[in-house]
Amino acid sequence: MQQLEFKDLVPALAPASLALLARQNFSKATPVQAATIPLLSNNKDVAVDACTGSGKTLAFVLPLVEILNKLETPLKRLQVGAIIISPTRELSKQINDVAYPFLEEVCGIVPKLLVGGTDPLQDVHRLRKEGAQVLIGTPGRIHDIMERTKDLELKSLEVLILDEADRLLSMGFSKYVPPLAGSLAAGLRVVGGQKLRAASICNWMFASGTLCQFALVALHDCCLPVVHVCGFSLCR
Ligand SMILES: Nc1ncnc2c1ncn2[C@@H]1O[C@H](COP(=O)(O)OP(=O)(O)OP(=O)(O)O)[C@@H](O)[C@H]1O
Repeated sequence: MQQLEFKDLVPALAPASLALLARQNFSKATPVQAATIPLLSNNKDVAVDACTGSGKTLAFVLPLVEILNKLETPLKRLQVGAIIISPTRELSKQINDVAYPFLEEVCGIVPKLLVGGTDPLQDVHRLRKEGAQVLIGTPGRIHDIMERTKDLELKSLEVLILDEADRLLSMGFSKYVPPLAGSLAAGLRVVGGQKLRAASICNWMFASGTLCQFALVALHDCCLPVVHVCGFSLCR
């Protein structure tokens, strides 16, 4: 199967993103990236079901950067534009490492990594001092910081990524999502997952009133993307 080059994706990625991809020696999008980036960049709600190593991280990081970069009004210091939640500290750190250069270079935003194992008060201090436009972390710490930092503004939230959503759910994470999803502005909402149990996730999303319809990108053999367009948009 012919692979799409990043420069040929529609809508086009920011020149600064393309330059950074080239410096990292990434020229062609993986199948999950080719299928997912255009949907997310067009503000569709998407569930991704693809195997490990298929390139899901850039599949959500690149459109997230596009959306924040195209905001008409830049985010203020304590306005949260995007949250990426993943089940473990290690995964959150890996996502932060991938997202950091794109966010910094394209949007001038330094993401904040929020994970357990450190003093939460230091995180609160850091966010107030340095800003909190993009949060990347584990569910418990992000929830804790939200509780402690009532001056964080969530009404400008454009993007919510739930990485490995099935694991998040099995960890009892579901109670944290509806308040966050309820804060989303008129922008993008995403459910990402590794072995996403689409039916169980979606049943829960429907039951919690969070998800109405979505696009499901399924790559079971990491090679042939199947995009099931189940409809779009969360209940809002
Ligand atoms: N377009 C690309 N071209 C070449 N390599 C890529 C591309 N996109 C991602 N990679 C590399 O592929 C590897 C796997 O990517 P990534 O970690 O995003 O996969 P994943 O689907 O999120 O896997 P996991 O579920 O294990 O986290 C990484 O080393 C990443 O740098």
